[in-house]
Amino acid sequence: MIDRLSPPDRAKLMSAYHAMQFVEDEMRLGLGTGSTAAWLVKLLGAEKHVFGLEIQCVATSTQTQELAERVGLRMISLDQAGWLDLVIDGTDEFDPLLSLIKGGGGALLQEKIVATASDRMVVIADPSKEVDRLGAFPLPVEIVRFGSEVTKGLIEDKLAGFDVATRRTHWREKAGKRLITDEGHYILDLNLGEIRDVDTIASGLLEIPGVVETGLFLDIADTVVMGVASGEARLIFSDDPEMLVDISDTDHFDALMAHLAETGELQ
Ligand SMILES: O=C[C@H](O)[C@H](O)[C@H](O)COP(=O)(O)O
Repeated sequence: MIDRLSPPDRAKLMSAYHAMQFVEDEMRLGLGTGSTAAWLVKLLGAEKHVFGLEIQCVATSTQTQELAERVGLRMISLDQAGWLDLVIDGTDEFDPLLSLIKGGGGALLQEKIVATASDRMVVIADPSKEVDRLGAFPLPVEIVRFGSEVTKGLIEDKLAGFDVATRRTHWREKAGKRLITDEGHYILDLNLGEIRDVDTIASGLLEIPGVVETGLFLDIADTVVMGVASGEARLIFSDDPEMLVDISDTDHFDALMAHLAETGELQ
């Protein structure tokens, strides 16, 4: 059934499927944003419908909220939840220390707020996201609209002092206009090529008043679940040896896939 999906999509689906082993009944769960997190949301909807999973979820974007409502998940706000047991989210890059670049979908601010209000963050990623050093993916920086050109100039001045491979910046756009995030801000993408000192860059950028947040997630994630198209996944822990897992219960997997196919969500 999943043969119709492209290999990258199968890998994302497998990442999300294997990450569901961390989800338990009665949990308050944060749902990430992006194409990998969308598979998780659909699978959780299927798990609820087919096997009666009972969880309360908090979305990290309007996009995720809409999808989660569509597949029938019980949604609450972060303030209603107060605190979360777990957040599962995608990433644009992760390094061997499980530092991340996130925000390729523009949701970095809400994602970081949710991840910070959670006991644990598990990242779901296809193999293209694994890097030795962060920075090939442009680093998203969320900035307030007031004085945005001045803030951009201050960021560029600051970049001159950073140990990076390149220093180009560009506004994130959508349909020819600057993208506005769910929180009403702009995103400036920083092409850094390779970041040699993530802590200095993260703290340096946050010193600029117009900068709201950066896409660097440092010391937040403790596990990465990296699925591959054939069905297995590598579980990479920040404090443990890695594990390789395969689908142990194919009936369970097939039942979820059948539900997604029936409801038109297997795409
Ligand atoms: O703002 C978006 C998020 O940080 C996403 O989790 C990230 O961009 C990864 O997205 P995808 O799973 O589509 O590659």
